[in-house]
This record gives sequence, structure tokens and C-alpha cells, in this order.
Amino acid sequence: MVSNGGRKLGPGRRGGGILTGKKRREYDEDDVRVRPSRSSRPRTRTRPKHSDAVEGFVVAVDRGRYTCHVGDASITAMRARELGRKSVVVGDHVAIVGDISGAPGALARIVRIAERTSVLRRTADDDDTTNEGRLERVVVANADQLVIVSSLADPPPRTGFIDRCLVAAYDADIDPLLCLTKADLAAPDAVLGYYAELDLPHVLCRPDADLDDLRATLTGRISVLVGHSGVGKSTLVNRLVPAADRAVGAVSAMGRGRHTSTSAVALQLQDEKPSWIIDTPGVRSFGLAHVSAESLLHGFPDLVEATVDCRPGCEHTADDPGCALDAWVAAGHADERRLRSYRRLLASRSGDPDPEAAATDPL
Ligand SMILES: Nc1nc2c(ncn2[C@@H]2O[C@H](COP(=O)(O)OP(=O)(O)OP(=O)(O)O)[C@@H](O)[C@H]2O)c(=O)[nH]1
Ligand SMILES: [Zn+2]
Repeated sequence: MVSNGGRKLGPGRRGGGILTGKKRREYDEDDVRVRPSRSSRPRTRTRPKHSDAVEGFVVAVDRGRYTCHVGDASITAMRARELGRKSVVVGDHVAIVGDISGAPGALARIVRIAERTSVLRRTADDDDTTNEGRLERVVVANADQLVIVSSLADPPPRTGFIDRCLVAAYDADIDPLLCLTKADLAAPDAVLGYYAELDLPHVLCRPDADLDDLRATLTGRISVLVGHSGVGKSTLVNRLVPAADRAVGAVSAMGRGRHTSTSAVALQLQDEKPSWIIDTPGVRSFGLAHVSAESLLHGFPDLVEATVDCRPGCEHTADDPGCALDAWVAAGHADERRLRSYRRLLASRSGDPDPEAAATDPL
């Protein structure tokens, strides 16, 4: 009988539960260091204590207070000390004890976090004001789908942003969906042409048409919406969940301040199956410093095949002599703009100044 040391492996959506050797550098999900060794804490002492815990779903996080959906009620909870440094994020399924009446002022306690089926991360490399520097943050847990909202005009689509989101989605093993808004203002051909080689599903949205296509992809799933300011994300959220009442067109002066909340909010869709959309008002980009160069390639399935011809250790940069990606593009197997985008992300990852950051998008 083969033993795994009594360690419980995760559901392993990606790697079949394989534990990777490299511990991700992060500060808010510390599972390893704070857990006492098995012998130092008798399990029986804590287990029965929480047998009365109820299940909840974390829908919002604000300064140490967690809004949780329990049944059809909404309650406020804090983290129990026994969670240690382990973070609780929107999308987490948790076990809750204490005052779950939902009455004003009632405060319950989160005592357990269920194993996550997916973890969407970003490196906070857009915030160089923190002491910690570039740290990895968990944005959302248990999402099934990343809805990348991009307008076709006003503002024009930015494929660099979309490519970045695609890498984050593939890295988290979450299905991407390209949601193109303002289809009443411009045609989608240029954007769709750029992604022609990818199996990337898309929907078009416009004010004078229903959202049935989009709704169909949201049913029964947890979907995270990301998008630049002004692309019409709030407009979409309001159409999907009228009760949400997200501010539309209001670009506040606080928008770029570091105190702006970057936390996400989960909103339930009126649907026959449990369906949630998670709005991410503060997430304007996905820092990808935590993603390896090889994983970065997964956002570019049209390029990945070429790299079998690269020499071992090839870093796939423009300066890498004999990088097979150049020949691949020269032979017409992939769009040259895709290679440029990949190399831009590679450069931004390592903190190099992005030579094309100020340049317009390839489209
Ligand atoms: N023509 C057209 N305008 C739209 C559409 N969707 C949204 N808008 C307009 O675009 C502007 C920005 O929309 P918002 O929904 O506030 O965009 P947002 O992405 O939430 O932007 P932030 O609030 O900055 O996060 C508003 O004036 C909307 O009325 C669309 O499909 N077509
Ligand atoms: Zn190469």
C-alpha cells in the first residue's frame, strides 16, 4: 500500500494533485509554516467543537469583515484565530460558527476554509509603494471562468491587456471568455482576427440586444469579470444583476489611489442554477511576475508548438540567438503581433521597462 504520508491532496484540476516543489511566494495564503506538527496538537480537541458549523460562501471582504452567503441570508463574519495567516478571499467556501442570525451587529466566525478548486492570482507589481514590493495576491477562489471584458471602441480594444488576462486564466486553470462590448460602435473583426488561431470563445454585447449568449455561459458557474475602466463592465453587471446598482460612468478621483479597495464582490444571478459573477473593481491588470516563462507560453497556444525546436534553456527573447519562435512566425505559422505580445509580457514580468508600453496596441 503506497502512502502519501497522510497528506490530503487537492482535487488537482490541473496536475492531478501533484505537489509542485516550488512554494509560491505569497503572504496571504500561508498554509505551511503556521500549521503545528501533527503531534503537537491533538486533533480531537478542535474537531467536535465546530461540528455545529454552517457552510457559507464569501461574497465580499472589507477590512477584516467577511460578508458570507449562508442559505439565502447574508451574514457578517470575522476570521477565527485558528485560521492562522491563511487568507479568506471572495469565492471561498467556509465553515462558520457563532452568531449567524444576520441581525444588525451580529458577528460570526470563520473557522475553516474548504479546499479551493481554483485560485486566481496576480502579482501586485503595479504597486511599488508597498514595503513588501512585488507580492502575489489571491484575487478570487473557486472561479470557473474569467470573463475578459473589452470594448470594441471608446476605449479601443487592448490586446496586450487581453493577452495578460489569458495568461492569468490559463495559469489558474480557469476558462477564459472574451466579452466584447460596444458592438454597436465597431466591428469585432480585427480583435477576433488577432485571436483566430486560439480556441477562444467570445460573446458580443450591445445596448440594443439581449445578453442571452453571455448569460448562457454564466449559468451554474462562478465567473470573474475583469476589464479596463470605461469598457462597460458596470453597465454589464447592472444588466445582469439590476439589484447590484454598480456606478456607471463615474470615474472617481480615488480611482488610482492606493487606498482604493481592490477587493472583489460576488453577485448572485437570478438563475435556475446557482450562478455568480464576481466584479473586480480594483483589478486593472494582472501582474504576472509569479508566472514562469513556460507557463506564460500557455497564454499563447499558437506559439507553444514552435518552442520544441528551441535549444534547451532558450528564454525566447528577441536577443536569444536561434529562438525557434522567430522562424515559426517567419514561416507564417503564427501572427507576428502575437510573438511581439508574448515578448512584451516576458519583459514586463522580469521588471524590465516595457519598450512598447506607451505604444499603441498592435491592432
Ligand atoms: N455605445 C455603447 N456604450 C456603452 C456600452 N456599454 C457601456 N457603455 C457606456 O460606456 C461608458 C462606461 O461604462 P461603464 O459601465 O461605467 O464602464 P466600466 O467598465 O464599468 O468603467 P468603470 O466604471 O471606470 O470601471 C458609459 O457611458 C456607458 O453608458 C455599449 O455596449 N455601447
Ligand atoms: Zn525560444
